[in-house]
Amino acid sequence: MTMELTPESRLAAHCELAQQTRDLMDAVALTEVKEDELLAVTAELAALTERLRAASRATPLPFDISPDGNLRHLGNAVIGGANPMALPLVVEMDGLTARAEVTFRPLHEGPPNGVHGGISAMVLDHLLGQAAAAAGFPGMTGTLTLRYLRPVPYGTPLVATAEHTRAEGRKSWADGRIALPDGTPLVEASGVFVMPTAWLGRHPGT
Ligand SMILES: CCCCCCCC/C=C\CCCCCCCC(=O)SCCNC(=O)CCNC(=O)[C@H](O)C(C)(C)COP(=O)(O)OP(=O)(O)OC[C@H]1O[C@@H](n2cnc3c(N)ncnc32)[C@H](O)[C@@H]1OP(=O)(O)O
Repeated sequence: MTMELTPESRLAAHCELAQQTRDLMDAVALTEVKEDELLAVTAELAALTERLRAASRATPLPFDISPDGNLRHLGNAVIGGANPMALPLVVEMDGLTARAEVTFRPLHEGPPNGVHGGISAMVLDHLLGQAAAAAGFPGMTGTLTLRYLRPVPYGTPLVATAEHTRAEGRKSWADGRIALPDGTPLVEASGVFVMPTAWLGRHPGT
């Protein structure tokens, strides 16, 4: 795991840029402006893209320790505040349950008016993995099994939860779900996480 010391003010500015980019992506997905305006905005964006490429890294921001002492991963595709692809999901531990409130956006559309199944899977993959890690059994996803019970709406606050269920050697298991606030499950997931041999001895408890 690579650790870097980057000033917090720069990281905050990077996160603001990512949030502005999310707003841009939402606007792109929904815009109805005329063709000449589409072309004009595209040209401006191309210029902005070049400005950002003037100094760039080979990989997104790595794991580091935030000022409050927690492990964070600002470059992560699900939780990373500096990654415009990320929702970003804010995961909290409630005892041994990983919990995140999530409101998907039209940008996440798969079926008409519904969230893409792969997006739900991505969120659950992360949450199950974080539950396993919080229980002391971090690993790479080996197998992820999903059951899509009901269409997942966007624009509606939902709750995603996961808990570690058992471990055996380098393998650990976790279950999770995305549900309506009243508990009605929409998607359920089970996962097997395998700690790669390269991680052995590099994480507390291994
Ligand atoms: C430096 C330390 C840093 C630690 C930081 C931790 C902080 C945590 C904080 C926050 C949590 C974040 C949470 C993130 C969540 C998202 C995670 C992802 O999206 S991960 C990306 C998608 N997954 C992959 O890309 C895997 C690719 N596959 C592999 O790398 C390997 O195949 C791997 C590691 C899964 C297994 O490789 P092998 O060589 O270690 O496996 P073998 O030795 O053959 O098997 C070991 C045991 O595991 C079972 N196993 C192997 N593969 C399996 C599979 N695919 N499914 C189920 N079981 C499997 C085998 O049957 C075996 O079991 P038997 O010991 O015999 O009982």
